[in-house]
Amino acid sequence: MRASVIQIAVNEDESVEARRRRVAATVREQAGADLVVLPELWTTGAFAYEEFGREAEPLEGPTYEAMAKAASDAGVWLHAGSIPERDPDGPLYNTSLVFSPSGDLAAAYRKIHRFGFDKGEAVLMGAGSELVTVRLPETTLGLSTCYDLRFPELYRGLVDAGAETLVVSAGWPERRRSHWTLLAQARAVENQSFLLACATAGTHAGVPQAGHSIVVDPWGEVLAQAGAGEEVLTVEFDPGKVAATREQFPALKDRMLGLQPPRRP
Ligand SMILES: NC(=O)CCC(=O)C(=O)O
Repeated sequence: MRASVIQIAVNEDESVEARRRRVAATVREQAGADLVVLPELWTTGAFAYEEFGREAEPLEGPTYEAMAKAASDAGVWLHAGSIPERDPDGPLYNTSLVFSPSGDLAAAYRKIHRFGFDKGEAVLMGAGSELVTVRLPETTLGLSTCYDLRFPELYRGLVDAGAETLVVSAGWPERRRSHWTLLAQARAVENQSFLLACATAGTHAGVPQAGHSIVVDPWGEVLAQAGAGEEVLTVEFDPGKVAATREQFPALKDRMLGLQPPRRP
C-alpha cells in the first residue's frame, strides 16, 4: 500500500483560497497512491484561534468541495485533514473529512480532545464524542486529531473497533516536537498498528510548527519522517504486517480489563 503524507506550511502571507488551490493541486499529484493524508486545520492553522470563527465552513463547504474533487481526480483515498466546521445547530467543531477515490465522503470525525486547557480551541470549539474508523480495501483506518495523540485510551478504542492503521492529523508546535515523535511511536507499538501522522510546517499566529510528519510500523520502527519544511512523505507499507505482528507477539491479547481501583486503607 502506498501513502503520501502531505506536510503543508501554514503561513499568514497566503490566503485560505490560495492555499486550498495549492493543496488540491498537490493532492492531484499523488495519483497512484492508495491513501493521502493532510494535516489539522490547514486552512487557518491550529493556533490561529481568531480565524476559526471567520473561516468556519459548513461540513459541505468550500474545503469539502475542493477535496472531494481532488480525491476523485487523483483516484485516491484522501484524509483531507480537518476544517473548522460550523454546525448550524451547535458550536464549531474541529472536523476531519475522509473521501473515497470516487470523491464521496466516507467519514467525518469531530476531534474529541480539544487543546488549550481553559482557552483557545478548548473554549472555541465543541468536543466530538464518537470514535471513527474507515474501511479501505487494504486496511481499516482509525481517525484522530493532534492533541488526541496524548490519550492512549482513544487508540485502544479504535483498535477494539478494528483499526489497523492509525491516522493522526495535526498542527503540532515545534516547542514540543520531542513529545510528537515519542507519542507517535508509543501509540504504534502499544497498539501494534501502523501510524501515519501528518503535521503542519511554517509559522502561524506566532507559533512555529514542528513539521516532522512521521510514519511508524506496528513494531514501533520509524519508516519515514519529514523535516521541518513543506514535504510530501511517500511510504510503501504492507498492511498484512499488523496481523503478523499481533500473531507473533500477541501482547494485545494479554490486556487485563476491568482492574479494581486501589482499596482505601
Ligand atoms: N492542535 C493541537 O491539538 C495541539 C496539541 C499540542 O500542542 C500538544 O499536545 O502539545
